Amino acid sequence: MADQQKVKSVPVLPWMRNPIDVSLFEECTLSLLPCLDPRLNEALQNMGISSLFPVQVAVWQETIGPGGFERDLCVNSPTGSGKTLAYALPIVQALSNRAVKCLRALIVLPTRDLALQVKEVFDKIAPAVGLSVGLAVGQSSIADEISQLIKRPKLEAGICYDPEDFSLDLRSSVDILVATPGRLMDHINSTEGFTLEHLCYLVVDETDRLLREAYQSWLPTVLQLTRFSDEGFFPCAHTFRPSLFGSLKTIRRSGVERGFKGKSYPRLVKMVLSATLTQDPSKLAQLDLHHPLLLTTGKMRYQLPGKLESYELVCESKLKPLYLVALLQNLGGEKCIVFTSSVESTHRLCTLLNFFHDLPFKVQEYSGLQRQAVRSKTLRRFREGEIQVLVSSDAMTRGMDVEGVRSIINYDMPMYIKTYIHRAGRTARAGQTGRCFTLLRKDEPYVQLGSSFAVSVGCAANELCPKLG
Ligand SMILES: Nc1ncnc2c1ncn2[C@@H]1O[C@H](COP(=O)(O)OP(=O)(O)OP(=O)(O)O)[C@@H](O)[C@H]1O
Repeated sequence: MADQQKVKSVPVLPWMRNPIDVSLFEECTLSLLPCLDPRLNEALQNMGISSLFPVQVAVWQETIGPGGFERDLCVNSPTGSGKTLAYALPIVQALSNRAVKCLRALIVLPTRDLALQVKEVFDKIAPAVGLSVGLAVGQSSIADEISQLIKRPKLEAGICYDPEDFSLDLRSSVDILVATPGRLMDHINSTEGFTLEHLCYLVVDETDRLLREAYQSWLPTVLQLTRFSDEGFFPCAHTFRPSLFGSLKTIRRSGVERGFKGKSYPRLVKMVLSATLTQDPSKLAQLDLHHPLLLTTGKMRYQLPGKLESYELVCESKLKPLYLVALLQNLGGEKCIVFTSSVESTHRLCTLLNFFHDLPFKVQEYSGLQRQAVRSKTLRRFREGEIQVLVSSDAMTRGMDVEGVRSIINYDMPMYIKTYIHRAGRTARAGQTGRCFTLLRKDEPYVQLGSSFAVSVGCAANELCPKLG
């Protein structure tokens, strides 16, 4: 495992050598945030937000503030530090004065549950300034999704319409779209009236995960469809019906200074984010970033949340289930996620735990083996507190934000540092405290931290599991 944990030595791109250090930023109360639209201020207050977190202030400065969206942003900031609002707020503010409705911001996430979570954040702020948010994740049938995303003209009975004219009148019902790559590609390939030609903002959240998997070449396709050719046309426009707003080619931000390599075409602003952002030049090259700016937290490559405590529990392999039960009992029924190494062991462990009839908490599994509808229902029940212990494969590892999760248990040691960071990051979010326990066999080494990562103290098993100690 030590070999797998070795941090690959890749040459760091020159622009990554002088990042903006987010940890030098202070929280900023909304009343002091320059240029914040009062309607958004009110929407944020309604969400219980009275100040912005450091990463949100740093991104605001580079977008709405003096930075003015001049550079593409790469944000590497710990789990739970508020990256979603860091991009959602500037995008909504920037679009708040738009005159014509068309699809201008696209947010891509790797999973449906994550996309739903991010849409909820946009739903809380975008309507305040008259913007609509759509979802393309395959939660409903494609026909339902199309009817949410594309507005069709009302046809009058008795009049014969030319199909060509009819398709010219299709327009977007949404300003902002939150999507998973698969469904996005379905709409790109086959939804009449769906166009990316007015796109101003592209967000690739959980970038390292999305770049790892090609998903039908969604990224090159999106970049291709949003790029002007020298002739001023979109290269693939012939494959799509022209839209009503086909003539409004200047909707996107334009200006010579925003062009690239001397060209003056309007530029698509990109924001890419992760708690474990890749430094791999070949991966980053896929994003075709414009004059990128790195925002990162502190000197370490990866950082755990400040108030996370990490513990290792060493026990004999055959006693692991008993240690787990004792630990869960000690946690007193508070919300907790138990991570295992595979979908099969998730199922086995959950079944085993449910054999203990007198446990004072409810246990359910959440894994990629289950149907999406089952997973979403389990997640809702976990959020609402009907289930206290979620046994999960790595389907729950990234991005999921569930209030009240105070403990994470690695029943199986994660193979990679990145996995450890994302799993542990399901707790200690938004400045809260949290604990991450890792069960280890006697001969099993703890995650190799290397110099890229910091973790707090461990403690002996019998301190946490006195019943077994
Ligand atoms: N300014 C704020 N004030 C209070 N709470 C906030 C603020 N910004 C975000 N939050 C809350 O912080 C939590 C974490 O935010 P978010 O999910 O955006 O983190 P993240 O950095 O994207 O984490 P991950 O890397 O795990 O995806 C959420 O519950 C969110 O509602």
